[in-house]
Amino acid sequence: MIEFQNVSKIYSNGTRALKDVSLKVDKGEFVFIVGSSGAGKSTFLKLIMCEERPNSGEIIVNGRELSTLKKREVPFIRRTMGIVFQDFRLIDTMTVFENVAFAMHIVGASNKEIRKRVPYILGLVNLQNKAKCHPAELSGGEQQRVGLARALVNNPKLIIADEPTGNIDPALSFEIVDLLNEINRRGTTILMVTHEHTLVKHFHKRVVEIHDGTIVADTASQKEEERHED
Ligand SMILES: Nc1ncnc2c1ncn2[C@@H]1O[C@H](COP(=O)(O)OP(=O)(O)OP(=O)(O)O)[C@@H](O)[C@H]1O
Repeated sequence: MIEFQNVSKIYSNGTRALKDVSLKVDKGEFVFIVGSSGAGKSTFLKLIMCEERPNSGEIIVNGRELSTLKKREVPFIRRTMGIVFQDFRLIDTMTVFENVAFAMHIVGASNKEIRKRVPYILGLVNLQNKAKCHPAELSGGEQQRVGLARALVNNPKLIIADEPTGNIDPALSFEIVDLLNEINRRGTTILMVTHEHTLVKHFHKRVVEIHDGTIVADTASQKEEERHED
């Protein structure tokens, strides 16, 4: 699903954000990306989303080598991804329904499809009763569930979440990751950056730790080594 082969990213000011990173994420995995501030976690996600380009190395997403993508192809590959932001990024003037519907409008869905799909997705994140509310009338956890609904509505193969629980109550963080877990069980690959160790401990997923631009730990390769030792 995602493969990094010796990827390095140096920003124009000379900051080496990723150094020779190689990593493979299979379809259907749920991966927590952890590491201290400035480690390179967001850069890693931005490269997958084609928001940034690597200086060297190859990145393959859904079988496509990203460096071979033409500019006009980028929106199409992005549509295979659902993106969840730390700060929700909902449109304040739109209702919950309209926020989610908007993501479908952008990809050219018909009104009929929208009327059918949005209530279904709002039900999935347990917000069917809030469809007519505006974001300001919702709690942080509810707003993030709208963010999740919006990321899900076009049926992405991959969800990319950069600290999705960073702006909500720790108790509600579990609720959001529970939902991501449920989405993952239905087959969607999840990459989630987090600083919350309690979440990482609780959910027993693959954990990739980035430090100073390199991967310093990956529970998947630890498991692999353990298998070889057995
Ligand atoms: N657009 C940019 N231009 C220059 N340097 C950047 C840019 N974006 C990030 N960096 C630098 O690249 C390094 C990695 O940043 P990145 O945002 O990937 O880290 P992070 O692990 O996501 O950090 P945080 O947990 O604080 O969000 C940092 O030193 C950062 O200052």
